[in-house]
Amino acid sequence: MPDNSMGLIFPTLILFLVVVTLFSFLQRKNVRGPPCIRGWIPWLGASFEFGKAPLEFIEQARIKYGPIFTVFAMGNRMTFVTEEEGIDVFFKSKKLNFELAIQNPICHTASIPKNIFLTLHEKLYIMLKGKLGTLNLYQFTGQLTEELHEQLENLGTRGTMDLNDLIRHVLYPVTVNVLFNKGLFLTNKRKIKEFHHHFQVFDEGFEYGSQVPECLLRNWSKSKKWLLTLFEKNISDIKAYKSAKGNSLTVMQAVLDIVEMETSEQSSKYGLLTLWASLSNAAPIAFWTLGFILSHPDIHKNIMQSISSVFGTAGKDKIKLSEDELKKLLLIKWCILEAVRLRAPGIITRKVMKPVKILNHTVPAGDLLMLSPFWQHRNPKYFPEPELFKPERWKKANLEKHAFLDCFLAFGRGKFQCPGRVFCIWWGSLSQMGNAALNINKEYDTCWATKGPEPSGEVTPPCPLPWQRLDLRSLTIHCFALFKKYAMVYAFGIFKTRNLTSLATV
Ligand code: HEM
Repeated sequence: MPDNSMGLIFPTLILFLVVVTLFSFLQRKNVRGPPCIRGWIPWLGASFEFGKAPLEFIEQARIKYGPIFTVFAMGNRMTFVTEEEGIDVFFKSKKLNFELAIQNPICHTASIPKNIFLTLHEKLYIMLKGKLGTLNLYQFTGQLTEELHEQLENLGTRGTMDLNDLIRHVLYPVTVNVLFNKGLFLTNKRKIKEFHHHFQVFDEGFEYGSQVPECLLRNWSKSKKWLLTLFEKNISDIKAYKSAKGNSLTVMQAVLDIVEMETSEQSSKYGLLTLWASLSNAAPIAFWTLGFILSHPDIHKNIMQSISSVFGTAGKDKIKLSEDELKKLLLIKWCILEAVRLRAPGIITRKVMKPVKILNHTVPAGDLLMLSPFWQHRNPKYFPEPELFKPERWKKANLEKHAFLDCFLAFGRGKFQCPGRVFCIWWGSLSQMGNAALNINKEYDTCWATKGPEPSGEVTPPCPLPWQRLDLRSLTIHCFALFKKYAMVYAFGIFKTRNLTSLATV
């Protein structure tokens, strides 16, 4: 008997080992991670190649490695998903986390401690979503219109000589006066110039600031401190401000209410973050909307016609437009959305908390999962002739119900979708004012433009504009005068203050 049992042990052991090996082999096959681009330098990995032109890098990697691949750079694993299945997982999986993905960049750029950020984030998000949502935005309309008018008056008739500057000079103060409080934006010319300078440096260096230690970014750090000091000096005024609407808090007052329940030391930092979130995307989009419309004379003409059809016979005083009239201006909204599609954020991200299966690969916990709205918007299956500016493709979207087109991801999706998206589309209407103004210049095919802001992700797309500077000064002045006249009307499509029949024929 003992001999027999000894005889069985060996084959059982061998069988056991074979099964274990087979099982682990199959398991390993199952947990096969995506192909990884590591570069050859330890820790730095593919940083240099990736950092040079991230969006071009992503596209080349997709062609070479397939729909899902990992890039190892600066000690981080970033796994990119480029197909439908990945998109679904990206926005829906409970194994992914938005807050943990952005906590480091936020903590670096605004110096907010991680624990505070995590405690406050969801509360702040819910508040912002409500404050900037469709229902509330109608309350802003009057104020936005007045602010806009005032800023245009302040600029005088000389304009800014530069389209990008013009948009900044109008958008920045209007945003600050509406979301924070009236009068917070500086009035002294020198200070305004300083504000523009520091915000621009802060915004342009944001991506570096989110990763590189601040001590290595001298100018960026200086601008950040300047902006933080501006907020520090004004926090008590922001809190004391009473809006014309009586009880309603401004967006910034509501932010402070939540932040100061936890701590009063972080107020100015949250001020800076709110400012950055509201301006950093909206201004370039306003610019590009105008740019695209200008380079498509037929679209430009249609817009002008639809505007005349709505405002053509109206009188001089403020007139509330009917729903039906507003619908006739749908083309403007389509143009804004089409510009957002073509100039969408380069990358959005989530942290992988538990291994997650996408296509035939398992993405390990700890990876950053990345998705590129910029490239998704160039998928011909969803957007035929994707590189073309075709506002009419938005006809299919149910915009009344605030539904975008399939695969339109510029504002993210799901739980933490951009809370400023409706606000942004309204802001985009601003660019339409400039467009209307330019209508007056019959020779605009040889008209002005300056180099526009590039989309995030450092790819330089083919520029849609005829970048010529012919008689820049007189054109800008001319455009500006009209821009001013149209401001009230185009801004939010609700009131009008002038007789547009006469404007249309200027
Ligand atoms: C064209 C203009 C804009 C674009 C393309 C844009 C895009 C985005 C994207 C992609 C996100 C991240 C969503 C995600 O990862 O799923 C985001 C977040 C955010 N956006 Fe926007 N945005 C725009 C305008 C605005 C405006 C005007 C505001 C404020 C008035 C704003 C406020 C925010 C805030 C506060 C967040 C962070 C949300 C959170 O922490 O959960 N955005 N935006």
